[in-house]
Amino acid sequence: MAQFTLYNKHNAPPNNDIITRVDCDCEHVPLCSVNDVQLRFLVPDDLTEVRTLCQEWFPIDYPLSWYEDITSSSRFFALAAVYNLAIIGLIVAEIKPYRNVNKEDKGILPDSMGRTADVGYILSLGVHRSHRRNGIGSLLLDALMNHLTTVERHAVKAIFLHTLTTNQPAIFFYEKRRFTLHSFLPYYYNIRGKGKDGFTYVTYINGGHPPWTLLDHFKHYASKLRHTGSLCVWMVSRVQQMVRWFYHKLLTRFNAIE
Ligand SMILES: CC(=O)SCCNC(=O)CCNC(=O)[C@H](O)C(C)(C)COP(=O)(O)OP(=O)(O)OC[C@H]1O[C@@H](n2cnc3c(N)ncnc32)[C@H](O)[C@@H]1OP(=O)(O)O
Repeated sequence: MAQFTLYNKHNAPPNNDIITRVDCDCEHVPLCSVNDVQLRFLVPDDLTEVRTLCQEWFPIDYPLSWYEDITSSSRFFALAAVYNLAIIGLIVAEIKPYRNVNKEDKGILPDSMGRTADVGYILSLGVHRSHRRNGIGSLLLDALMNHLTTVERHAVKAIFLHTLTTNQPAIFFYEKRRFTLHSFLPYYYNIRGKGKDGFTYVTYINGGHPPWTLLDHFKHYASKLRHTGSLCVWMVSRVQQMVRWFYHKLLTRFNAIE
C-alpha cells in the first residue's frame, strides 16, 4: 500500500516543487521508481503539458477553457503525479450536490439520501503509457479517496465516472478498485462525429449505498419477520412460565388447605 504526504499551495515543502514522496511496494518491476514519484496539485503553468498528455490519452477533444479550469480553479481536485520533473499521471475530479447530477446518473443513490448528499465525479484519470501498471493510477485514486473520506466531506456518499464501453484497461482498473457498473449509456460520447457507448461506474463511501432493489426489500422484511418470530417465541415461553407459576402456587395453597 502506498503511503504519502500531500501538500498544497498553503502547505508547501521548502523548495515548493516537491509535493509528495511516495513509498510503494508494487509487485511489477517498475519502469520508474514509484518511490520517486511526487504528487502535487495542477497550477496554471501546467496547461500545455496537461493538454498534450490528455490529447494522447483520451479520444475526446476538450476545449481550451477546460484545461484553463482544471489547472487554475479550486473547484477541481486536479492532482498530478510527477517523475523527473515531468507529469506522468493525473486525476481530475469534482464534488457536486447529487441533485445536480445529470438525468442519466440519477439512481446512483436512494432518493432519501440523495436530497442532501454530495457525490464525487472523476472527470479524467490518465497515466503516461510507459508508466502504466506501476501503481500510479492507484496512487492518484487513493489520494482522491483519502480526500473524499475526511470528516469535512462526510456528505459525499458516492464516487462515479463515465468510460467508453471499449476501454478495457479503465474497466479492469476501476473494477479492481471495487467500482461497480451502474448503467449502460448508448451513444453517450460523440467521438469525431460518431456516437460511442459509455458505462457509468460507481463506488460508495462515507456510508453511501445504492437504492434498494426488490431483493433488498425482501431480505429486509424476511429479517424483520425472523425477529418478530423470535419475539413470539419469547412471549409464548414467558406465558408458559407464568402459567406454571400460577399452577404451582395454586397447588401449594390447595395442599396447605388440605
Ligand atoms: C473517468 C476516466 O478517466 S475513464 C478513462 C480512464 N483513462 C484512460 O483510459 C487513459 C488511458 N489509460 C490509463 O491511463 C491507465 O491505463 C489507467 C489510468 C486506466 C490505469 O493506470 P495504471 O497506473 O496503469 O493503473 P495501476 O498500475 O494502478 O493498476 C491497478 C490495477 O488495475 C488493473 N489494471 C490496470 N490496467 C490494466 C490493464 N491494462 N489490463 C488489465 N488490468 C489492468 C490491474 O488489476 C492493476 O493491478 P496489477 O497491475 O497489480 O495487476
